[in-house]
Formats: sequence, C-alpha cells, structure tokens
Amino acid sequence: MTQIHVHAQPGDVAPAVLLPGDPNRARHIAQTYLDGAREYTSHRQLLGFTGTYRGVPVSVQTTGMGCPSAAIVAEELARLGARTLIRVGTLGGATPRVAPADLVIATAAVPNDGTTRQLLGGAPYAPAADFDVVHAAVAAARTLEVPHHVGLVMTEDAFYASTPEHARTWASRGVLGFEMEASAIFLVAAMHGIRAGCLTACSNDIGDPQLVAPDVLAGGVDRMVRVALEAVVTLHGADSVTDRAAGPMSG
Ligand SMILES: O=P(O)(O)O[C@H]1O[C@H](CO)[C@@H](O)[C@H]1O
Ligand SMILES: O=c1cc[nH]c(=O)[nH]1
Repeated sequence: MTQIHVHAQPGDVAPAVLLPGDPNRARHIAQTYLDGAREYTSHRQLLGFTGTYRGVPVSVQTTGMGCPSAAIVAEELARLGARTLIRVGTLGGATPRVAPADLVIATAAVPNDGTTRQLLGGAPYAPAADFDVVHAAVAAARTLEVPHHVGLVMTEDAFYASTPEHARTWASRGVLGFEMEASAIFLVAAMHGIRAGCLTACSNDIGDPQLVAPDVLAGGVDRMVRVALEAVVTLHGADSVTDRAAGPMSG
C-alpha cells in the first residue's frame, strides 16, 4: 500500500536505508555512492532513492528535521519492508573532545523530545542503537581509518535552546553531542522489531556555536557515509548467513 508521507510502495525501498535529515544530502549520497540510483519519491521534499552499493541494495530516505517527521518516515519505511535504518546526520558537539567533522557513532540517544514521550505514554525507556549496527559501523570506521567517537547522543526538539551550560551538564553525563532524530528512529525501529543506528558528523560546537567550514564538514559527511555504507555491506553479508533481516529486496 502506498504510504501517506513517503509516497512509496513495497518494492521501492531496500532492506537497508540510510536516513539523512537533509534532502540535498540524500541526493548527494545517491548520486555519489549508489549505482543505478532511482528516485522513488520527492513528496514533501522527503527525497528517497534506491540503488546499490557494491552490489548490495540500499535506499537513502530523507527524514526532514526533528522527531515528528523522523518517526513518520521510520514508521512508513518499516511498513514498506525496511529492516535496517541508519541515520546519517549532523550533530552539535557537547565537548571539545568532539572536533569539527568528527564521526560520532551513537550507542543510544537520551530522549529529550516529545515524540518518544507520546509514543511511550510517559514510560521510562532507553532508545538504543542495534548492537550489530554499532559493531559494523565501528569496524568500518577502523578499517577506513576514520577517527570516531562511540557513545551517547541527546535527541532534542528545540535546536536553539541548547546553551554551553546545557552542553557542559550533559557532557559530564557522557553525552557526546546533540541532534534531533535518533531517539525516535531507535524507538520506532524497536517497536517494529527491526534494527537502527545513528552516525553523525559534528557540524558545530554547542560551547562555541560556529558552523564548521563547509569543505571541512563535507569531508566529515563523506567519511560518515562511507562508514555507513560499508556497515550495510557487512550487515548484508551477515544476514545472508543468518537470514535475519530478509526484506522485500534482499537477495
Ligand atoms: O543534518 P541533519 O541530518 O538534518 O541533522 C541535524 O541537523 C538539523 C538541525 O540543524 C537536525 O535535523 C539535526 O538532527
Ligand atoms: O541538533 C543539532 C544538530 C546540529 N547541531 C546542533 O547544534 N544541534
């Protein structure tokens, strides 16, 4: 059945989907990294493409900004047969340890957002990344020699509410940075029994809110995308053995 917002049908979307917030990043990933990329949706500028990377079917689907939009997209992708969702986003660094354009691989997202609160009815919950996705991403980062951090992020609704003090407080609790979609993607994936991960490139420092120079950030985004795609290849190989994540387009 055609999904209301993504405007796609079963068969349009690969089992593995990369999820950038920004439609221009989706197009860049499809054009730069995927073979035979086909645009399956542009509805609401939630651009979506499906192609292959090193022979493995992969989709790239824009989430838009924030948990309400990301939760809708994750829900509709799950209904379309997606089995692995990997956010490829940007984040504001909570600590100077996370340098401009550094890769952050999230293990879990502190849910400071309204969407997961509504989905959970106020129940306590820890939205976490799938272990296999984290493991495959860390292995890919090591193989590609991409400097990276692994740990907590915080998902928030109000981009301009973050202050240096807020960043210091949460950094003291292990949070590496702030972004706006991971908690909802992790929760929706868990509710469907599918796996999710979140990779981000640091676009700015909350303590010193300067945007990273565009060429520096573009380099970080490309490193993040290569790590995500190599992780997808690893997971696909493992799935071929275990048949864990058979979706409509799996081989
Ligand atoms: O670059 P993306 O993936 O959009 O991610 C980050 O950038 C946006 C805010 O500028 C939010 O969506 C946040 O999560
Ligand atoms: O949510 C976000 C994303 C990037 N940078 C921030 O400061 N916050």
